[in-house]
Amino acid sequence: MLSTGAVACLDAAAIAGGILGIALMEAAGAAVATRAKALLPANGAVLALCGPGNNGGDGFVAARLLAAAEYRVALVLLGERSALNGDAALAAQAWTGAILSTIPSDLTRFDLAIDALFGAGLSRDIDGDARAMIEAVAATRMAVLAVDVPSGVDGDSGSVRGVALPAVETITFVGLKPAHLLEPGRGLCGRVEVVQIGAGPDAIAAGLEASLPPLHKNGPDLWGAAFPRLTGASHKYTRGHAVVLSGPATRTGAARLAARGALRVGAGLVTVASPAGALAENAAHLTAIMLRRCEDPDDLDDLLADERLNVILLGPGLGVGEPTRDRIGVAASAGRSLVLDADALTSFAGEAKHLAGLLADGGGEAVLTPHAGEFARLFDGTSVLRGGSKVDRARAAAALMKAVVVFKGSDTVIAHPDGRAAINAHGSPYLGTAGSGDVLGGFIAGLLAQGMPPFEAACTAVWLHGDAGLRHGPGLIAEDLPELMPAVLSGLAERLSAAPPTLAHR
Ligand SMILES: NC(=O)C1=CN([C@@H]2O[C@H](COP(=O)(O)OP(=O)(O)OC[C@H]3O[C@@H](n4cnc5c(N)ncnc54)[C@H](OP(=O)(O)O)[C@@H]3O)[C@@H](O)[C@H]2O)[C@H](O)CC1
Ligand SMILES: [K+]
Repeated sequence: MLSTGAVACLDAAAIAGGILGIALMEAAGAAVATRAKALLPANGAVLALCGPGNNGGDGFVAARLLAAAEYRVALVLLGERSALNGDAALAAQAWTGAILSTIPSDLTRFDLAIDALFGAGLSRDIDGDARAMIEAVAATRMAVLAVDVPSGVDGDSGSVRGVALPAVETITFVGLKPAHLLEPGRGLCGRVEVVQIGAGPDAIAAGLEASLPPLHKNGPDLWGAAFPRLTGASHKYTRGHAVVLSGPATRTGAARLAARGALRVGAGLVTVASPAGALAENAAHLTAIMLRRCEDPDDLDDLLADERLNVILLGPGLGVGEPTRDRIGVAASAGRSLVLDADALTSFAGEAKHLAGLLADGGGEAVLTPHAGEFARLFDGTSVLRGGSKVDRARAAAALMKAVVVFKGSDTVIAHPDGRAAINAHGSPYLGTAGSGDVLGGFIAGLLAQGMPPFEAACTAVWLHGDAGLRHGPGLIAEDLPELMPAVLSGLAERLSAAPPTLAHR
């Protein structure tokens, strides 16, 4: 994915490579006109809103092409024509129709608005004339086609700068920007289409270079190469052994959901480690999953004497406080891969650095899976909460913890301490249900158990979880998620065999 700052680098590299800036703008405007035609009735009426920069230039090109194709086009320019520069001035020169300085009073006659007010260059909150224009169009039933990003949406963070114009569709160029996947931007974009505008591979490489550290859209292209594959020599011990710590009696369901998730995603063995008082309750519900008594940190230490137990998941239903902290201390010092969720994170509220110290001392790899509330509690008092986009905060959290952080939500961000990150858009609102996060933790543990590196395991688990949500739809409860894995994993296997993945894909 590209940052907005990288767009200028990409353009400069394309121009240095012999492609004229106006050629890129013509291609961008042509793509917008093509989509507009698909949204318009024959002879339909279009309102083109053009801003003072190159986003506006794209709007001039689209308006010209639509007028030439016999659509009725009214064009409004924000600011003075004489203030246009460079390619935008050239695009305006080629437009021979009228240029309005305010939007027409009767907006009901338009079928579509082309929103070319601001794109990658939005640099401050929108007010004054621009705000009035956006509010007037938003108040109508007119469909809006956004150029690059809906005006008012910050391309890097997805946040709204004052006001934004919701679109039914957004056409963007060369690559996705973070705002196409991060909320609230994603919800304002409508359907997003990425079009190529003739920037060559060197220019695209320059754009990606300027966007470092890499930010990916989560999907099999990112982690398919690391996805565990069974061979004839595979057996249950080669597929790893995950341990899930159970809460006390009457609070054991979360651990079993996670354990079931770990087993269904392919871990060879899964053990629920349960307090004595909850053994009967757990035993009544477990069959393929093993059960061990684990009353206190010493019992956990004994359990972990078996080196084959390679992943430990702590948090779901475990309770907030000292006993959970002690167990995390033992688990961390055992040097195994850890997944910390829910109560494990809240037990270190405001003490993220202390938890980071425990993880560092143990030397194992860890994945932390906070939702927004847990994130705010855990990182209270640290610089991690000091603004920036969701991606910035997830990266800062991962760097502080020296662990992979899965910052959950409808736009889950997965971040590695080295800065690489992914945004997940493969999911469903039906996943917002009790116990869903516990299953996700189990999926991560199950993939770690099979030897996937933590960043890839976390990205994969988030995608599989999302895929299950998409497949099931209404009526989904957390118990359904592990049971959907056979279909989800078969679908993934088909995709992976159809298109051999590469980790280098961005
Ligand atoms: N390779 C590509 O992807 C290409 C993209 N193209 C299009 O170009 C825009 C980016 O163009 P740019 O000129 O950099 O920026 P914008 O047009 O988005 O906006 C800059 C102008 O807007 C003014 N501005 C910024 N914020 C506000 C605000 N809140 N209120 C009022 N005015 C604002 C800004 O004024 P300054 O005073 O800050 O200078 C600029 O005048 C990209 O999005 C694509 O659509 C190319 O056409 C092809 C290649
Ligand atoms: K726009």
